[in-house]
This record gives sequence, structure tokens and C-alpha cells, in this order.
Amino acid sequence: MENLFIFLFALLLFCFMLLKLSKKYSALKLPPGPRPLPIIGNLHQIGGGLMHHILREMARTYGPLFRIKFGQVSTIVVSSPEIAKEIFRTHDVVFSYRPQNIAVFNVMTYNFSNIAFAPYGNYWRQMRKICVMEILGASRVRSFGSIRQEEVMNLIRFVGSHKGKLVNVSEKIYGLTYSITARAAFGKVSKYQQVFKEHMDKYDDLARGLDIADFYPSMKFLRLVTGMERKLKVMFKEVDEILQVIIDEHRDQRMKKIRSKVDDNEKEEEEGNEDIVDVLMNLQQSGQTELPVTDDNIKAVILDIFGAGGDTTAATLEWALAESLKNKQVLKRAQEELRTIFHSKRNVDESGFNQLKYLPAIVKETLRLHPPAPLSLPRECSEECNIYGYDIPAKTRVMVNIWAMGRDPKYWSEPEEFKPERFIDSRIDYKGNDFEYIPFGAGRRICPGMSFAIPNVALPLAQLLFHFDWKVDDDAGKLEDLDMVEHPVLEARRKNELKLIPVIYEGSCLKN
Ligand code: HEM
Repeated sequence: MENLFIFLFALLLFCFMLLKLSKKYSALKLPPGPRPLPIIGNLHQIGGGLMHHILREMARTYGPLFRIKFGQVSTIVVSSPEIAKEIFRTHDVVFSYRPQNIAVFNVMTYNFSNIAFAPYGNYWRQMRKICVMEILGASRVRSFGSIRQEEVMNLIRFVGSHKGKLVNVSEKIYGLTYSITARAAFGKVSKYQQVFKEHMDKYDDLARGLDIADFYPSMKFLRLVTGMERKLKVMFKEVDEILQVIIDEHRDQRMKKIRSKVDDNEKEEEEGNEDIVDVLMNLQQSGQTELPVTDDNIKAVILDIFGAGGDTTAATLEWALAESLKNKQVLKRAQEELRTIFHSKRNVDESGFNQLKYLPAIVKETLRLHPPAPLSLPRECSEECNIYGYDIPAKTRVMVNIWAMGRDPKYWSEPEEFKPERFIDSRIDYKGNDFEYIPFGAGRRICPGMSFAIPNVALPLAQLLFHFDWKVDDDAGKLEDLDMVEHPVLEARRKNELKLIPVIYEGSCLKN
């Protein structure tokens, strides 16, 4: 009874606010869009399909910049490179904010002290700089090369030992990406790594679940009703405890090292062997950062690296392999290139990568057709501004349909076809300057993990194509029949796992 009373009161308040807002907005020239219903806005129009597909359909009716309302949340959807350029370049600063009222990020970001959801400002600037220069800079990523090589080789040996048998390659791919990230982040295999992975998997499932309360940020009580926040808090407490143990382990190790160095009178640093936790702890202790780096900040950044970098990389690799196998000509050309260049080594290593032309084009084409963050990460505009001739009120949420732009026939010939050759000798790149192709986003909040992600896709893809010829199970028909259906909930992943039979290639080092 009491709950019902609170609900009715909130509803009245909400209607009153709506009336006030509608008066204010009638003076603005807002973008077109589907007519919102009271209370739910356009929520009824986004069920029953993948959001990026639904939004592309809507863009066909309402244009490349339209306005939609998810409950209370006013959102603009951008589906053209010209408008994306206005957002990410002309008005970059205004649009460099992220919404702060999404349950999962409220709970899991240590009060928004990660990078991806930190409010635009000094703290974000400091942590982003640390990320780009210290954690994921070119020399650090190179130093992770041996981890990558070793983990990929483990995968190749595993697959080789299952020759002629059906292997769940998708499962292995997700496991590989996790292992590389965990070793780069935590160093040697920690006994807590497996428990952490199980929690991260559960967290991923929760994070992708829709919490209706996110659409009604002013009605905080809804969070209690849906129960999502409570579940997230339980999960967060467990994840936090594991991360704190990992940090404490690192702290102990560092103390031991310092003592032994003092005893041995030895001073030199062991750079190159440092993991990401080490790097962040060095900065914490140096006292040279503008703002202090706390243990919570370190844990937030580590969660970011797993959250933003894990599934995105694995999904790209999974799609790249699937598309290469499905398209006979692509497979032929990729294998010919790899098997010629690495013929004498009988194995692939990154030192020969500068000779490859076709494999990088496969990775690029995969990111065009299957960007793992099809609507990028949401942005929010910090002040009222004018885009494409329309007024965008402050606090409007922004979704950029990266997926739709990558398939727009206005910019791509045969856009639905997987044709890596379109990227050979082409100047189009994913670095945020070609707005029809921005799988990593653009502007000052562009993904800082690019240089880590690309080799983590390219090396395993090259190895899986070099060492093996692949077959599908007899019941599944031919490789060309592989489906390319997206997962209905886990955005941008394959719906069906890749289950394949490996046949070891004659020229592989596995063939002894
Ligand atoms: C194929 C792999 C990946 C793709 C396609 C991808 C894509 C994206 C996209 C679209 C954004 C939003 C950018 C924007 O708002 O304009 C983003 C942000 C971010 N990504 Fe990635 N990402 C990938 C891998 C990684 C990896 C491996 C890491 C870390 C190791 C990472 C860390 C981040 C972080 C920290 C942000 C937030 C940046 C900020 O707000 O300043 N990503 N990523």
C-alpha cells in the first residue's frame, strides 16, 4: 500500500516536470523522431530485436540525426559520418561526457574513477594519460608480445592435439583473450585468476541485462524494485575483494624485492617485466601524479581493461575467423599469404607481420562489418548546442550507430559483403579520422586500447589460419554455410559458437 502511494506520488511529480519541460523545449528546434508516449517514451519501439538494427531502421524514416526517448532519457541517435564528425571533432569537448546514471557503472566503477566512465575533467585526463603513455603505450604493448606469443602457441598446441575432433573454437578464443589480458594485468598466473574470471563472466551477463530503472534516473526507488543494483553490489564486493588481494600480493612482492635489493646493494630496475598493476603502483608510490592514485583507482582501471577490452577483442577474433572460413576466396588468399611468408619458420611470429597485407585487411573488414561496440559507448552533451541545424539540449544522451555507418551503401560498395581487399592500398583507417569507419570511436574519448587489441586479434587469427585447414561437422554442411547471426542479447557476439574440426597443415611445425 505504502509502495503504491509512493509510486502514484512519483508519477504525479513526473507529469508535472514533463509539462514544465515541454514548455521549455517548444522554443527549441529539436531533431525529428518517433512520437514518444507518456512515461515510457519510445521504449515500446525498441523491444524484439538488436538495438543497432532497430535504430538503423528508424534512421531510414527519421534521418541521420533523430531524437528518441527511453523512459525519461532523451537521446539523439547519429547515423551519418558528417554528423559524427560534428560531434567528435567540431563539438568534441561538449560531447566528451558519459552518462552517470546507468546502474552497472554506478556500482562497478569505484565512484566513476575508471577511465571509461570518469566524468570529463582533470581526473579522467590524468588516468587517460597514464593509460595511453604507461599502460597501453607502444613499448609496453611490445613487452606484452611474449605473453601473447606464448598464450597463442598454447592454444595452437591444444587445437593440434584435437586434430580430427570437434573443437569449440569460440570458447577457446574467449579463454585466450582473458589469459593474455590477465597475464598483462596481473603478471605471473595468480591462483585468484580463475576465480576472477568466473566473476567477470557473471558480471558481463549482469552488465548486459537491461535494468528498466536506468530509464528513470530521477526515480531512484525503482533501483530497489528491480533488484539489479543489489545483485551488482553483491558481485562488486566479491570482485573488489579479489582485486584487493591481488594488489596486496603485489605490494608484498615489491617489499620483498626492495629488501633483497637493499641487502644485495643492487639498484637497477626490472622494467619490461612489469605488469599493469606494477605500473599503476609505481605511479601511486612516486607521488608525482597531479592527483593521488588510490588502491580503488587502480582496481577501477583494472576492471576497465577487462570490461572494455576482453569481449570486444575476442568477439572480433571470433567474427574474423568465421568470415575468413565462410568466404572461400578470402580463406585461400589469407592462407597463401601466411604460408608463403612463414614457410621456412613453419610457424607465425610477429617479426614477419610487416610483410602481411591481406591479414590486416581481414581484421579491418571484420571491424567494419562486426564492430564489437556497435553503438559505441554512450556520450552525453554537457551544454546546449546546435548540431546539423538542430538544438540539442544539455544532458542529452548520444548514441552513434557505428555499425550502421559501416554498412551504409552511400560510403561502401557491396556493404554487406565481406571483402578485405577494399582496405588494401586504401587510406581508410580506424584511428578516428574517417568517420564512416570508427569501430574504436573518435575524438578525445577514442578507445585507448587499440594498440593492445589489434595484435591480440591478428596473431591468433594468423596462427589459426596458418597451422590448420578447417572443416565443420558432417551435419553442419560446408564451411560456406557457416551462419553470421548475431547474439540476441550479448551485443555483437556470434549467436552460435564456432565448433570446428582442425586438420593440421603439412607445413606446420605441429606436423612432426
Ligand atoms: C577490438 C577491440 C576493441 C574495440 C572495437 C573497442 C571499441 C571501443 C569504443 C567504440 C569505445 C568508445 C569510444 C568513444 O566513446 O568514442 C571504447 C572505449 C574504451 N576502450 Fe575500447 N575497444 C576495444 C578494445 C579495448 C581494449 C583491449 C582496451 C584496454 C585494454 C580498451 C579500453 C577502452 C577504454 C578504457 C575506453 C574508454 C575511453 C575513454 O572514455 O576515455 N578497449 N572502446
